[in-house]
Amino acid sequence: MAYIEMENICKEFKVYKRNSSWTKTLKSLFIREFETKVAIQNINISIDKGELVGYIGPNGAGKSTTIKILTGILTPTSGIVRVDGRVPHENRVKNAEKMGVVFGQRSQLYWDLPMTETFQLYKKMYRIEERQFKSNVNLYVELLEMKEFMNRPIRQLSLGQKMRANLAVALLHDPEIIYLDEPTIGLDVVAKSRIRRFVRELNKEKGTTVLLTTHDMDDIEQICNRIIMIDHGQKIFDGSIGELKDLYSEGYMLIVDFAEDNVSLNDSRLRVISEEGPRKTILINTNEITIAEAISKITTGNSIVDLHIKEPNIERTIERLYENKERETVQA
Ligand SMILES: Nc1ncnc2c1ncn2[C@@H]1O[C@H](COP(=O)(O)OP(=O)(O)OP(=O)(O)O)[C@@H](O)[C@H]1O
Repeated sequence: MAYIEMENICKEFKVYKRNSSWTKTLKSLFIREFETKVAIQNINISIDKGELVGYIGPNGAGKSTTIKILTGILTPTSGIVRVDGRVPHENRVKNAEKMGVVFGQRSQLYWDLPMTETFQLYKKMYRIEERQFKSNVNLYVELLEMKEFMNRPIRQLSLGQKMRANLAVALLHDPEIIYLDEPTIGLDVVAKSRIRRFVRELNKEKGTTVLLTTHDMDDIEQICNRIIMIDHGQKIFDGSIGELKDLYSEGYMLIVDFAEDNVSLNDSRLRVISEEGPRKTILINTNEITIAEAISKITTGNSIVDLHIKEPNIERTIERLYENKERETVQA
């Protein structure tokens, strides 16, 4: 049985109808009119224990709604949801014992307490045994390089240090799953990469299942093995990053520095998308021509000074997927 199972999950919200004219607004003070807002519809997701899954989509796509259903905060309007065999909204306490949550924009830490005391507080809250507590504090202080700021109150910590502290606290009780919402938002390059490395290490060491929502595609590429994508409340892709690139990328880019200007390639499969003196950027679709054949065509009869291959860019690939879906919806 999968660790997370969502079958045909829908969530609708009832919202007050806003009126354009003041007479209608006045009337609505006495008679309230509602309309239904569909946040997610017919979502089917199955995630095994230990998977590293990126859950992505544009603003308002339904990501937070899905996470709130999985954490038991929201009850779905229809459909079946189970996390580790339990219905989250019917077993909120048990569900909470098994999960950790980290929101990049919100903190679970107490402003005036240093981490030494914060850990003690969470130890009591989760009733963590002394041995497990000591071993986890030692592990996270080391992996997240927290030693230097353990005794300083939270309010004196940098954004990156606070994020590391939030992660350690969320993981103190050894949750089976961690929900990460924008865990690297606002962090510098070094801090981002430290967090990403840590999440992978955690998954490897403890087998923790990770469900990550983010708008940072580097988070996805460096942490996740699988991407689930939603748009307008519906699932539009579920697979590996490789599969996504194969299906939706424009192709590989070959950046070639020829020895001379005005080289002509005479092959429609080699699409020159930009030229700067003797440098040409050539787009190839690997369904039409292999990289090896493309290089052989380019180098035959031409002197080459340098050649780089650029892999399909994930952000552009995702943009194309959304564009395709938008077109399909308009045509339907
Ligand atoms: N409590 C609520 N009441 C009414 N509508 C809601 C409520 N919560 C979410 N929605 C609507 O449901 C849709 C999905 O929202 P959700 O917050 O799940 O999106 P999201 O993918 O997490 O977006 P973002 O990336 O901006 O955080 C949006 O149109 C939102 O306005």
